[in-house]
Amino acid sequence: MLSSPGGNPHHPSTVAELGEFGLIRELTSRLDTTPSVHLGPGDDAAVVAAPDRRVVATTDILLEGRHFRRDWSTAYDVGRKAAAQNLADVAAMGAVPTALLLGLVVPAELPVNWPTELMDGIRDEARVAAAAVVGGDVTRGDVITVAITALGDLRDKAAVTRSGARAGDVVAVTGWLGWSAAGHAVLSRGFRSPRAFVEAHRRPEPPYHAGPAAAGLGATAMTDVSDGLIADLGHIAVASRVRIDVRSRQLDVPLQMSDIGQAVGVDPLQWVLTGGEDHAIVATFPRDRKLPARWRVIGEVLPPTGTPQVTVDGAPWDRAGGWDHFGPDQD
Ligand SMILES: Nc1ncnc2c1ncn2[C@@H]1O[C@H](COP(=O)(O)OP(=O)(O)OP(=O)(O)O)[C@@H](O)[C@H]1O
Ligand SMILES: Cc1ncc(C[n+]2csc(CCOP(=O)(O)O)c2C)c(N)n1
Ligand SMILES: [Mg+2]
Ligand SMILES: [Mg+2]
Ligand SMILES: [Mg+2]
Repeated sequence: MLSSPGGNPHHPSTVAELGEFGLIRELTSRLDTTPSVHLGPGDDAAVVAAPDRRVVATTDILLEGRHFRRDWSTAYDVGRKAAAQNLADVAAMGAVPTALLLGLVVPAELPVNWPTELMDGIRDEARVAAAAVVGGDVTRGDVITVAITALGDLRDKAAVTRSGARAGDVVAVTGWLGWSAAGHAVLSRGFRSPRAFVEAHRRPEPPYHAGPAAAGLGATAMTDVSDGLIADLGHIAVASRVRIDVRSRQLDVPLQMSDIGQAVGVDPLQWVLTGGEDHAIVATFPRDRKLPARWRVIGEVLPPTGTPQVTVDGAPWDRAGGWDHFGPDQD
């Protein structure tokens, strides 16, 4: 269909009135560039520097209703979050993010300011990590879908995988744990405060710099916490063929989080242990390593003893370890 078939072509208010190429123009006009970008949006593909001849590449999808709700989060928030979850995956490999690509599905009747504000959010979060949006695609569909691909540069360091943890290592974390889940619990019950938790749910703040820093400190394994600490440490434990024991007394449960837990009848430790979407970075390090203050040691790596491979205070965690899109609680 041609663009602007109805409505006012001079002040298009919906995506359909603006048309595909008008929307692309609106989106790309908001972007900035960085020294890593040799060629940005506008051609068949972008050209991004890859100084050490390896490219870190990752992709994650956000779907309306499943990952965000328009009555809980602004388009700008969704953009920040969509970029953050991908930038965090790059950082969790020990790499520095360089570029993002945005795959966007929107309904025709969506007001134009939704995708443009989304793009502002993606651009601003990319800026936090010194990366840039270099391209993407738009198409029409019933459910808003935001699919971002991120690229990163290892800067001559080895990638920190999920498979390098060794018995005797310590487990350490930096960033937030359980804040997004507490915010989600608040929003689900129809509240909008306490703000700090609701904001953490809307806009996670992954410690991007900590990923490459951990690689430099000799991290043996690393991941970001997207699904929940127990679930994500489970991936390290399985890939590394080890057991990981988390010591719950080393985990920070802020007073305000305990208050929310009390109000909604949830043990706040459950949010800290199994809440995803904060994108904290958790890594294993050789025991003798002196870690900067922002890393908190929360457990240790042990020889394998069968299942479960992640324990809390030496005991199995008999509830879900985190989010599973196809798990028993999902429909
Ligand atoms: N559809 C797919 N095709 C190919 N590889 C996939 C697909 N889905 C996941 N993977 C790969 O499986 C691995 C684990 O994926 P997963 O999405 O759980 O990790 P993540 O992105 O770190 O976590 P999250 O999605 O919770 O943020 C990644 O290496 C990912 O690239
Ligand atoms: C409306 C709404 N309902 C539920 C949630 C909670 N949630 C969705 S996906 C996910 C884990 C990470 O997903 P992925 O593995 O796809 O990155 C979590 C904790 C939300 N954010 N918004
Ligand atoms: Mg993923
Ligand atoms: Mg990840
Ligand atoms: Mg996941």
